[in-house]
Amino acid sequence: MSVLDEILDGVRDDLAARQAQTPLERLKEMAAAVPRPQDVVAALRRPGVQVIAEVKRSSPSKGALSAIADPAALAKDYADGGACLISVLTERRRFSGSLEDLAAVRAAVPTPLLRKDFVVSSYQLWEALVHGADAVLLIVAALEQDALVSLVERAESLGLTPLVEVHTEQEVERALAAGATVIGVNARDLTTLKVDRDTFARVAPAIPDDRIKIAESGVRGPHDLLAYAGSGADAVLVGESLVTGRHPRTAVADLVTAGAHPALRDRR
Ligand SMILES: O=P(O)(O)OC[C@@H](O)[C@@H](O)c1c[nH]c2ccccc12
Repeated sequence: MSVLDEILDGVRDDLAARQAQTPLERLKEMAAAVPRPQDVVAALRRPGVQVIAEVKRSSPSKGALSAIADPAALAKDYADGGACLISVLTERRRFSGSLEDLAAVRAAVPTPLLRKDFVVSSYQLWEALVHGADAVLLIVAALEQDALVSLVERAESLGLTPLVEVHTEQEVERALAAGATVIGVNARDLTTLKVDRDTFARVAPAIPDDRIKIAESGVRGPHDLLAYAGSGADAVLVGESLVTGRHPRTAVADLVTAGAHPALRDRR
């Protein structure tokens, strides 16, 4: 069984437990009380290369990265540094995240938020909404095509922006067939956990220019952002280097400055 399959098994067990606690009808009532999600596509289309900063305590490849006792404080640093979107991992078993983290970050910053998890059911879209997300990750490798198509549609109908994650050109085809506008290319292969920073340059040419292209994983600093930008990235998604570094606000600000270089503006 691949790492991804193991993660998905745990995700389904945890999901079943939450569904037993909170029926979908109750979740829908709660969703009626939250404001409509923000326009994440507009935020990502701003000139220059945008920075998506991630709240990530641990990962299956590296184990514990950072305790992050106060995710809201970290998110404030990210927002002050100029992140255009903040990603909050909500998967519990391998990433030590939670929906409570998402809600705490929502209460702390006005920045649009991404629920980063392994979404396999529309129930999780309602949860994302209730806990303040504006966007949700949908991983092509984790979903059958009909499930992907229906989750993209359901997310959009709820006002959530789906960020559809791919790792190969074949997966780009599936993302496009599902109508994805925002496509993330993950440098990390979720079946082996290996990072290959050339993945974006290899896969991105298959993504039409009217889509938003996000380079995910492996960004250590401005030089990696610039390399991804050179291959056509509209945004980068950064976790590990921010949570393990000593100054997350300045680390984000340095990335934002690199992404705002005049040569990278108005490229679309
Ligand atoms: O920590 P990194 O190498 O900067 O990567 C961030 C992000 O891309 C990574 O956390 C990620 C990308 N896709 C995922 C899917 C599930 C969980 C995590 C991820």
